[in-house]
Amino acid sequence: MSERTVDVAIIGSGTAGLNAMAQARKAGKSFVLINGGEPGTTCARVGCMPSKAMIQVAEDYHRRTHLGKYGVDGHEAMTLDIPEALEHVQDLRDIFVDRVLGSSTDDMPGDLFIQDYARLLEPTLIEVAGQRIRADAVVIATGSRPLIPKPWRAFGNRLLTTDDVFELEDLPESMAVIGLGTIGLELGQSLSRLGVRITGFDQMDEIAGTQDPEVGQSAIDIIGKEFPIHLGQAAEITQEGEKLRVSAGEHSVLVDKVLCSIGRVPNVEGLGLETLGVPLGKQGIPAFDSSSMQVGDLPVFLAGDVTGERPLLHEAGDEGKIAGYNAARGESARFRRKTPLFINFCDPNICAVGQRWSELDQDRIAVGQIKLAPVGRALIMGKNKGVIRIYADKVSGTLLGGEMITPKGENLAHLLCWCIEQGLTVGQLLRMPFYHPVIEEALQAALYDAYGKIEAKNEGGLTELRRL
Ligand SMILES: Cc1cc2nc3c(=O)[nH]c(=O)nc-3n(C[C@H](O)[C@H](O)[C@H](O)COP(=O)(O)OP(=O)(O)OC[C@H]3O[C@@H](n4cnc5c(N)ncnc54)[C@H](O)[C@@H]3O)c2cc1C
Ligand SMILES: NC(=O)c1ccc[n+]([C@@H]2O[C@H](COP(=O)([O-])OP(=O)(O)OC[C@H]3O[C@@H](n4cnc5c(N)ncnc54)[C@H](O)[C@@H]3O)[C@@H](O)[C@H]2O)c1
Repeated sequence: MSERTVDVAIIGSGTAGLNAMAQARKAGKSFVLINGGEPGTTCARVGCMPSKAMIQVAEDYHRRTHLGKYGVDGHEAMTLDIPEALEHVQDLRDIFVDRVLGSSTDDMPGDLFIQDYARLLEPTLIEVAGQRIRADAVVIATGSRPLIPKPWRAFGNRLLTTDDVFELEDLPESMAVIGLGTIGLELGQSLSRLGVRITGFDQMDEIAGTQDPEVGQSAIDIIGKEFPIHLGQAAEITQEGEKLRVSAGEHSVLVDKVLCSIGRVPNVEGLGLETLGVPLGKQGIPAFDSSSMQVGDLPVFLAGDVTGERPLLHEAGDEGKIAGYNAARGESARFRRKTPLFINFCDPNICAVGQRWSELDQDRIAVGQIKLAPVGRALIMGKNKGVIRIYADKVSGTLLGGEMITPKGENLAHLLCWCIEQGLTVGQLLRMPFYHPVIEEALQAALYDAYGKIEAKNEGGLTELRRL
């Protein structure tokens, strides 16, 4: 078997792997990029982009239910051509995949971009496509895939995951969504708005991974009005003729198909991580430093969803950069990770920023809250539902985090996150301009609420204005 040497070998051409490759290129190092499975990234093919495209179609169609409130005629007669809607989602998906491929691997020669599954024989010796590659450093960025319990595989194409839902040419009449985390909620709500009779199940008492009790309850109340959700018990599936019965405790529903959205598992089978000679954790992942992405003191780096730690696109990008930087330079440089930011694009958006509720010392924080009901702009939009909760240090007023279910949460969460990154206090934020009438006024109201509970006060007489 032929063997060649490179400076850096990158396994996985998803977002993390492509970012790592860019670092190797920038450092002028020789490299090889290896990808098993479909190229084009999880994000563009079966993740962020097709799901957001589906959400957009579903939201636009759902908007018709508001139109009667101000006299738009004919909205009740509006119908949706489902195959056309799904084709539109697929067309957008194809555009995003083509863009990724066009700007990354399309023109790469076969010796630089190898399309096959790689296996480690030693920490820096890889076997792939009938050849061996010796690398000075290796980046493992093999991503993750939907978790499907083994017995559920027997249900064949009646059990869907995000790997197949964007391939559908038509939608079934009824579906159960098992797992109301990020995927279950984003897609469950969209499918419901597209006309599928959805029933949701989650074994937890919360949905969308909320931790703040006020936000969690609000999310259950709001989403539970759109489709039935059953919480607190693991769901089970049995076959009944052509249909599937999904049961959890006393709740049971007969459906055409099931969307299985109970989490994702790292792609490590057959990768040979045992050859690293370090202990492997419960999902087969070795311990690594999340600031350098290095595994022990080996020239081996992890990046992206395969770590199981921050399974989000922007984090995969950052991790790919860190891993690629270190792999290309033979360094173990540690980089500060960014303030956590999480956005579930369901409607209203559910977001979490900075420190989570369970991480906070409840005796040392002030919580500012605003319910969306009276917020002017939200009322005008017909979307005045939800609650924003922000957390700050009770003494200094330094912003620590927040959780929210709110319209335009994707924007508000970014603002809050950027302020936390800057180390700003509630008082400093109240000295920022707030336009009227905007949804940011809801954030302002939550800040005022927190400010009243914080010891540190702005100097100069007026809370909002700095004295000259
Ligand atoms: C439905 C859905 C919606 C999402 N929405 C969002 C969102 O809105 N915002 C957000 O931030 N994140 C979102 N995510 C998460 C985001 O898509 C991921 O965090 C990100 O794509 C992970 O990138 P990655 O590079 O780690 O993995 P991937 O893009 O999966 O790349 C890994 C690659 O490695 C390959 N591979 C696996 N094993 C091997 C092997 N042995 N040898 C060689 N190659 C191998 C795989 O085939 C794959 O091509 C979503 C995910 C899903 C599933
Ligand atoms: N907007 C976004 O950023 C976005 C969107 C989609 C996916 N993602 C990423 O994809 C990852 C995977 O998403 P996901 O929704 O599959 O996982 P998740 O971890 O967010 O949610 C899985 C849910 O399934 C539940 N569950 C597990 N087993 C169950 C059972 N037998 N019965 C009932 N409920 C069960 C869990 O309690 C949990 O709430 C997420 O971690 C996220 O990072 C991100």
